[in-house]
Amino acid sequence: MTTEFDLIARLRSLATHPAARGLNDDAAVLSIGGQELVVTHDMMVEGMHWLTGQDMADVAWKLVAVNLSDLAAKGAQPIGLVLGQMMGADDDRFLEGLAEALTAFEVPLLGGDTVGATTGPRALGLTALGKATHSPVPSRSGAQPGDGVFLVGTVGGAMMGYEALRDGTGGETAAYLRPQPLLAEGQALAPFVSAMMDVSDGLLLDASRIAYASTVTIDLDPSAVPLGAPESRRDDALRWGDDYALLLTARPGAKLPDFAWPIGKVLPRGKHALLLDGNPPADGKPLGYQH
Ligand SMILES: Nc1ncnc2c1ncn2[C@@H]1O[C@H](COP(=O)(O)OP(=O)(O)O)[C@@H](O)[C@H]1O
Ligand SMILES: Cc1ncc(C[n+]2csc(CCOP(=O)(O)OP(=O)(O)O)c2C)c(N)n1
Ligand SMILES: [Mg+2]
Repeated sequence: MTTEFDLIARLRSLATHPAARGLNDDAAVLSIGGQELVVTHDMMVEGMHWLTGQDMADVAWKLVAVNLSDLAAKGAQPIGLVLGQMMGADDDRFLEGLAEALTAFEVPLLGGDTVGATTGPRALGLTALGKATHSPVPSRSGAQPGDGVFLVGTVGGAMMGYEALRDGTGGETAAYLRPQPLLAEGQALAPFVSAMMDVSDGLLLDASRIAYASTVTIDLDPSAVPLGAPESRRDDALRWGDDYALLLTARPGAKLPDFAWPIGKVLPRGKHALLLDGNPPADGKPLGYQH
């Protein structure tokens, strides 16, 4: 079967419009009437993105939050959502969670499409539209040797929440069930960054994506990464994903807000796109989550 990586590589030859940013970014950026429209779409599938039996109010919240996180990473202000919904037994709870998210993030639902569920897992899609607050809109491709690498937020919290839910331990689940898109932080950072993305698929994999898109090497200090998990789970927390922190690079001396935490440096592109304390990551262990 084709992997996500291979399929996106093949889609790239079809997505040649400059707004598609070579399918190397969190969102498309369309210039319209002197303004920039930021467009993203993320899907969630039962069993893959949420556990069967979970409260659908949390699923609706997360569907909104993960899409707004892509807007946050581009410093964009949300202007509307378009929902692709597959109906199911607990649509009332889905609507309640959706209403909560629309209120919390002050974003209007503009439309969508509804289909009847057949057998098999449910899938949900959401398109988020945003307005850039800073031009140029931060990309994944602007990191330069000499830049610092920074994280806003923590990693590992969603992994801990997922495990608590799966194992019924009663542990903290909010980071997994109700992630918070860092919209205000992304907008505050946009003028100062050389590259920015959200870390949905795991910090190490997403850092390597900035490295590839920018043709640089990123050298991370794993011990400096702020965790939402116990220290004993640090290595897993760097790879699991679903955390929706912001990963960014900035020129030396850039006046970053103090919530941006230094976790590494950008080097000229060497043999490896990603280094951990100067060494290539161990072979055979995935850097992050890939479909
Ligand atoms: N089925 C698809 N059709 C067109 N573009 C896609 C498809 N799947 C992914 N992409 C694009 O590939 C790039 C990487 O996607 P992805 O890794 O899902 O980004 P993100 O983690 O920000 O959601 C993005 O530019 C996205 O728009
Ligand atoms: C039930 C369940 N199993 C496993 C995971 C782990 N997981 C699934 S998708 C994902 C990464 C993010 O999903 P993706 O569809 O790649 O989002 P995108 O990068 O497109 O924003 C992770 C960590 C999960 N969140 N829930
Ligand atoms: Mg995506």
